[in-house]
Amino acid sequence: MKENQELRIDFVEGSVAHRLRFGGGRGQPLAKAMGLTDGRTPTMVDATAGLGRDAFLLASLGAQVTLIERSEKMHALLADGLARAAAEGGELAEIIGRMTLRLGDAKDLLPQLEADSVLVDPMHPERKKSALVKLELRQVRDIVGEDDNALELMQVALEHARKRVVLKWPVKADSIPGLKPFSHQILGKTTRYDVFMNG
Ligand SMILES: C[S@@+](CC[C@H](N)C(=O)[O-])C[C@H]1O[C@@H](n2cnc3c(N)ncnc32)[C@H](O)[C@@H]1O
Repeated sequence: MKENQELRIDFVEGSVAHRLRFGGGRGQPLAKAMGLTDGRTPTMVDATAGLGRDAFLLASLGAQVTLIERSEKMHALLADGLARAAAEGGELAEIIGRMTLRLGDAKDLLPQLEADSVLVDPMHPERKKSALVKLELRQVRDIVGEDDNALELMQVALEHARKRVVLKWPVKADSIPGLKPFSHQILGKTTRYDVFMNG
């Protein structure tokens, strides 16, 4: 993708589609963190939809996922990407059929939604080697800016998730100050999933 090219969300080709074909099933870290097992398919909210990649992965594994995005521009890009993918028909349309996109602040919408598992993936603290940050992530940052609400959003999620909240966060970053300790953690190479069990 060229530097000046507009950000476009594509579930039909590229890395997301590749992950659909060759991904690691319910054993991969995000799926495990969200509570997907061979016998169990929790309902989910992705409170920070962004490019929709995590939500798409979870829906491709059979979960019903409500995606919440507060940036109007990101929401419009997502709606466009979802519509194009749905038009392909077949398996892709089935996956998109399990995804429901909502525009708004998750802090306001979560109390109206019932879900077993809630995913929170805020914009992460800027890494020092910013030249290495992928172009796509920089483009998202240009659109949505920094997230200033991670603690508050986590607290609303913790109040309303039926079973668990998962915070996706860089392996090396400090925890969010003021947040209660997680129940367990699933570590990837660069990303970690802090899992907070409710009840
Ligand atoms: C790091 S991106 C998420 C990437 C996403 N997990 C993916 O797989 O593409 C964070 C997104 O969350 C959105 N966001 C942050 N706080 C939010 C909130 N309180 N409610 C809804 N969306 C929020 C931002 O606008 C941004 O698009």
